[in-house]
Amino acid sequence: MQNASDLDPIVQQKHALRSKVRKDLKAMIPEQRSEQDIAIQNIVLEAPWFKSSTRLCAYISCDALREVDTSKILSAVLSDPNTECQTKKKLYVPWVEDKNSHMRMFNISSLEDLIANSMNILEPTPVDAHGNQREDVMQASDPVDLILLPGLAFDRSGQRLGRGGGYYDLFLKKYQELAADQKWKQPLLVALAYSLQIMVEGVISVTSNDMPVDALVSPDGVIRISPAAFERM
Ligand SMILES: Nc1nc2c(c(=O)[nH]1)N(C=O)[C@@H](CNc1ccc(C(=O)N[C@@H](CCC(=O)O)C(=O)O)cc1)CN2
Ligand SMILES: Nc1ncnc2c1ncn2[C@@H]1O[C@H](COP(=O)(O)OP(=O)(O)OP(=O)(O)O)[C@@H](O)[C@H]1O
Repeated sequence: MQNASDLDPIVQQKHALRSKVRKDLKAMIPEQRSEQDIAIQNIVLEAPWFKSSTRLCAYISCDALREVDTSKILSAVLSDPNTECQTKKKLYVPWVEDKNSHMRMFNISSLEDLIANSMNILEPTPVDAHGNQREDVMQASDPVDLILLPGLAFDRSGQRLGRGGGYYDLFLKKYQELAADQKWKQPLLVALAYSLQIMVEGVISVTSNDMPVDALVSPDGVIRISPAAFERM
């Protein structure tokens, strides 16, 4: 039996681009990849928009998926504010709820709050070591100002191709609705990308569910895209 989506040209184009990018990522020389990981993270760590961020969502990079490394960023965010000269930031990280695109973002205060899930991605347990429920960003009384996103491919108009779960698309839609209801400033959506993940415009097919990003950080620097990015970055 053929699924209706198997016939959808957009679904097929996304599938083909994902395969191509996965192959290109696998072919990357490890030294070149780690050089880019360091460059991207240093750009983020030194950026005024990152330094001034007080609450953020970030992904826990998965080496097997060849995602841009976030470990330096996460360590800096979670480090003791007394030893690092930066303000303490509140961090929320993804937790996959089900296979129907539902993802939550839970607050963590240490990398020890993480365990590997069935996809071998580190994620928080919904309940902490003391038996307390972790704070869900959708229930928090204050907004996040920054979301660092993963993805397989991006273009200079902000289109993003994820891994096909629809997790970020659905989460971002719900979070933007919450922020609008609460009259909060929308968070800056910043994706981290290796150079080979930045495509020419038109290559990434999109549907109305796909949420564009405000900016990209690649080893060559920050690519500001939206008016919000030009105002705030
Ligand atoms: N680090 C990280 N955490 C994340 C995401 C992510 O992309 N990166 N997600 C963002 O959505 C959610 C999890 N979604 C995921 C979707 C697919 C795969 C995955 O392993 N995909 C394989 C192909 C699997 C298949 O085709 O059956 C792959 O991409 O190689 C992993 C996570 C939430 N947490
Ligand atoms: N806003 C939404 N509401 C409900 N389902 C959605 C929404 N956005 C995406 N989906 C579901 O997710 C599926 C995959 O979407 P898509 O290929 O755009 O994912 P993706 O952007 O690659 O993944 P991700 O957002 O996790 O990085 C869609 O076919 C759809 O079923």
